[in-house]
Amino acid sequence: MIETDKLHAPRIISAQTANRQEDVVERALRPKRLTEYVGQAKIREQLEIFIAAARQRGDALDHVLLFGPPGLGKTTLAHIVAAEMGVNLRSTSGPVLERAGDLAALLTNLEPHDVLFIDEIHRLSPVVEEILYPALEDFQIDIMIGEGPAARSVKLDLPPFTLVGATTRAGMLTNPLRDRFGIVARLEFYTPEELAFIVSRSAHLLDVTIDDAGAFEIARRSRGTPRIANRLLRRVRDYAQVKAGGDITAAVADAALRMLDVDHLGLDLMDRKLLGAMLEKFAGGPVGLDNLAAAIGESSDTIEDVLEPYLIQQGYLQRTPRGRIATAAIWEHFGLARPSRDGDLFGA
Ligand SMILES: Nc1ncnc2c1ncn2[C@@H]1O[C@H](COP(=O)(O)OP(=O)(O)OP(=O)(O)O)[C@@H](O)[C@H]1O
Ligand SMILES: [Mg+2]
Repeated sequence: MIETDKLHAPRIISAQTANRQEDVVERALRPKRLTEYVGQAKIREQLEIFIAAARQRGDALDHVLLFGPPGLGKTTLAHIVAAEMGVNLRSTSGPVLERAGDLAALLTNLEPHDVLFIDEIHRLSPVVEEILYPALEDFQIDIMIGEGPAARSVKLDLPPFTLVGATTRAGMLTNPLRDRFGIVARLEFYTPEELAFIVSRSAHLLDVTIDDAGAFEIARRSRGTPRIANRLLRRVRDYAQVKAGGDITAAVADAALRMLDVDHLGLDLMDRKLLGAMLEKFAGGPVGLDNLAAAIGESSDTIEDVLEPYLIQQGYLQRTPRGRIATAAIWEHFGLARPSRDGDLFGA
């Protein structure tokens, strides 16, 4: 059986920020320049070139779309783009921009070459998106002044600017919006080595003593995600301080992570609940997303955005036209025998 009693505690391994306090810590740990940004080599190299070229020409950088699962460094990268361009960053998000006027106010206050960062850009309302198109293309907006019969449309020129859009779901962007980004970058999960580097760097900034093996232990249990690595580091630090004299070694990290119910694959209670339900209630699948969501009492969005991407990337779960399937590795991880399925084309 899969234990489910502690499932309503806040999820330590969630890739989303937990609260404002965590926001503050994150900001302190955030790399400020491209050279400090670990991993994502391809994106880094591309941005280096495009930024250098734009600067040489004295142009604004082309619009940038960043997409990938939560906690991989999209917001961080948006700030870095502005810093490398030597311009201001104005930050907002899709759901916050309710009316066309909200966006118009932001756009008309930009200075030349500024970065406008729109987080969760897939959640822009259609009226706001309409305003954005000509702004992105021609640096112009049409706004309505006045009401009723006296209303008239006025064209305003904008300074050249760079839109950096971030989303966890590129598939939900409308085509016309996606087409207006000159630079599209997909963030990948980090390797344990890259995360170990991030953990060591954060430990240094937090004034915590950690050896390489300790950093690696935290890294490989962080679901490929810097946000989770930094969070686990802070919890392991607490454990080390109270139980082990302060220094973090592999053994201390392992003991702390066990206490936090993060298993040796880096799976937590939520992951185990999802995978456990697949095995026990659906014989390993295929099972449709909605059925799975109902079985574990989570939204299908959470499964798709937060839980599933890492499990798929690690080969624990497969997405097929008939539904989700648990792979052999997961049957093994749970110590369960996989039912034999004769003639099963979808066996994993
Ligand atoms: N490449 C990196 N190198 C070092 N630290 C990183 C890197 N990427 C992210 N981080 C760390 O992880 C934290 C989370 O990153 P960030 O907030 O940029 O993620 P995000 O992709 O914007 O997440 P969300 O989808 O939830 O908005 C940052 O505070 C930073 O400390
Ligand atoms: Mg973000």
